[in-house]
Amino acid sequence: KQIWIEGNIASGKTTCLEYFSKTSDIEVLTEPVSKWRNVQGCNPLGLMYQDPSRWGLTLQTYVQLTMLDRHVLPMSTPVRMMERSIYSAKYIFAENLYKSGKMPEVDFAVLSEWFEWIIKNIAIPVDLIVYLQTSPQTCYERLKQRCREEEKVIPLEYLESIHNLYEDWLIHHKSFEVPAPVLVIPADHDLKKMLHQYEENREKILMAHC
Ligand SMILES: Nc1ncnc2c1ncn2[C@@H]1O[C@H](COP(=O)(O)OP(=O)(O)O)[C@@H](O)[C@H]1O
Ligand SMILES: Nc1ccn([C@H]2C[C@H](O)[C@@H](COP(=O)(O)O)O2)c(=O)n1
Repeated sequence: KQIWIEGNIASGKTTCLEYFSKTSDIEVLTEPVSKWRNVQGCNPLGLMYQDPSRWGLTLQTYVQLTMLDRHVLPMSTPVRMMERSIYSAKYIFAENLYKSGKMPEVDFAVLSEWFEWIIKNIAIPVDLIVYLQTSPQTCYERLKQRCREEEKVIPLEYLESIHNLYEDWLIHHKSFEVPAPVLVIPADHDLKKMLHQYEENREKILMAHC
């Protein structure tokens, strides 16, 4: 079973995965953010936030590669939980850069052709998408608390745009293909309540049907 954990920036995806990583026979793959912050001594994540028009394609090309690398890793356990996917990289983050006028049309066209080629030619299995549904305000507060250097420039409006794209994709089914059933978990709650909800949904998640 392959399960993707999707949600806005700082919605609690890593915290959720940490919780499930304590269960035996589950492999947890977090997003390769450390690579996005340091590829051969360069920091495409930081560059993208400083100048999205110049560096958006650079970051998103690298995100696409590193997510694909995760997707094609052979499974070592019966269940794999993975933070985000090559799909949300394209449908949410690249889309947001393009729609907000920060990614030039030619960059978006090249990235899109790569993406289409990948999903047509390489199997990317998924059984369930778990969507941690938060308000942008909650993410904004958690983002500030986490205090990642590159993200200090993120305004609330950015999180609102990402939120709207997620909602259109996974809740309203208004934008792009959804490649698996979606389990929505309200995620504005404190940690104790979140862990309780994860426990309540454990079977649904690990059996990967909802
Ligand atoms: N339910 C929660 N209530 C309050 N803070 C939380 C909660 N879940 C996570 N956090 C904190 O919010 C920040 C972002 O969480 P994280 O799991 O890293 O999010 P993501 O992986 O989605 O970006 C971290 O500092 C984390 O400790
Ligand atoms: N395709 C992507 C994926 C992620 N990001 C950014 C957003 C955050 O600043 C960071 C990590 O995300 P988190 O795990 O904290 O939700 O990477 C991006 O720009 N493009």
